[in-house]
Amino acid sequence: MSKIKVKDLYLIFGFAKNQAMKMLKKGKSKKEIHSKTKCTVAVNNANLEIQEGEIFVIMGLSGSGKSSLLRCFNMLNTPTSGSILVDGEDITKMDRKQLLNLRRKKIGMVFQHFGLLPHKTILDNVAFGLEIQNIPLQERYAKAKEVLNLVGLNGYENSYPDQLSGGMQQRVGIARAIAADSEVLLMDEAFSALDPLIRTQMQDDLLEIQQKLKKTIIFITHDLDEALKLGNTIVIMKDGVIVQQGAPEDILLNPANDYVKDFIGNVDMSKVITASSIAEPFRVKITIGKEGPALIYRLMERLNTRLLPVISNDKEFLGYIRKKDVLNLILSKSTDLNSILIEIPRIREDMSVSDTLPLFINQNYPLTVVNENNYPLGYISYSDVVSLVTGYDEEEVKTIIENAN
Ligand SMILES: Nc1ncnc2c1ncn2[C@@H]1O[C@H](COP(=O)(O)OP(=O)(O)OP(=O)(O)O)[C@@H](O)[C@H]1O
Repeated sequence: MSKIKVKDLYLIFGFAKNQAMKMLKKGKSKKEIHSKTKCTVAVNNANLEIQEGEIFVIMGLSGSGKSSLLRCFNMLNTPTSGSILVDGEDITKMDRKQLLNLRRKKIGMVFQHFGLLPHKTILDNVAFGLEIQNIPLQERYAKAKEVLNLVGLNGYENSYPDQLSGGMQQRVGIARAIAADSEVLLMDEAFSALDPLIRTQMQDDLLEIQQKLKKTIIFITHDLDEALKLGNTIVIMKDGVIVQQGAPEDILLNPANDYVKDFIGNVDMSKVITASSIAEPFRVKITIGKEGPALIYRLMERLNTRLLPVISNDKEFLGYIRKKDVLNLILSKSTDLNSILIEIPRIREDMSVSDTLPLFINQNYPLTVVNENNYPLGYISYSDVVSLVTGYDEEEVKTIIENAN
């Protein structure tokens, strides 16, 4: 279910917004518009749908408009035109009071530099969002303690922010947003100020908290590894424009342009891409009893495949047959396809990979991709994997493999 829907959203900074908008609609660039009108186009025609309970990551180079867009989601920036529906309600049309309510209750923000109140204790910092909602003291302390527990900070209730490390302070920032029961969390480079080890830990913690709470999180980061680890959806921005949006794997496998390619240039594909995403679906499943070995062999030749799944008459999956076994059958003048059927347990051990697992490149060709019920989804070839990981094309990979043998 979609939590937030952004339609035709523009955000222009500066006075001559109308003139800037006209130029934009005529296709003028951000640079041209700036030099003529002194206006900055920060968000240029954004259309997005953010699903309830997902982590939605926004990436892009510095100045590409990430923060500007994020700050539209709680109306800290007022869009120049377009709409933002949160649970179906257009927040760009809300009055001051409604907006205050929105920020207090529905949409919380976690800042890069924590934004804690230095003179308040950790407990009071976390309870602050509840204090401004006029929740009675006991109730807000009880809630704050519960959330501090959740982020692993029990025992620090009476400390002050400067007594805590950066990672701990950011936990307080997250706890504060969670305590207010915000359904949506906006996180602007929330982990960027932390050193790498703490940062990784915080990412793990956020995923763990998210498993329990299922908030809708919009997360800005410069860091691709962070985006891939956290994001259910990733959007990539350039000059205010969303150049690509999709699941991490979509973006890695089909980058929309060179800008996106540059972003993903250094990723270790084998760590990120799951087997099912590159599996080629079986085009044909054969039914045992219907075709003889010669026919099947010709079919495998035509399909250029070394493995075929076999199903029974009532469509139950039985196992696989290999091309070389079919050939042996023909040579021995037998037609007993059952004798060469490789059943699921062997496939599972020798030749299959779970659809959710990242790839391993040291597997035998071809690798069958199975779902949790061992049902074959498709197959991947060793050369496909190597080609993906190394960036060489298929022919080059074949040569490399042949030379290596
Ligand atoms: N309040 C403002 N007034 C005028 N221009 C602004 C304002 N805020 C941002 N901009 C401009 O809008 C554009 C987008 O900036 P924004 O901060 O959203 O980018 P960003 O992708 O978040 O960058 P960073 O990663 O450096 O935070 C930039 O050209 C920036 O200079």
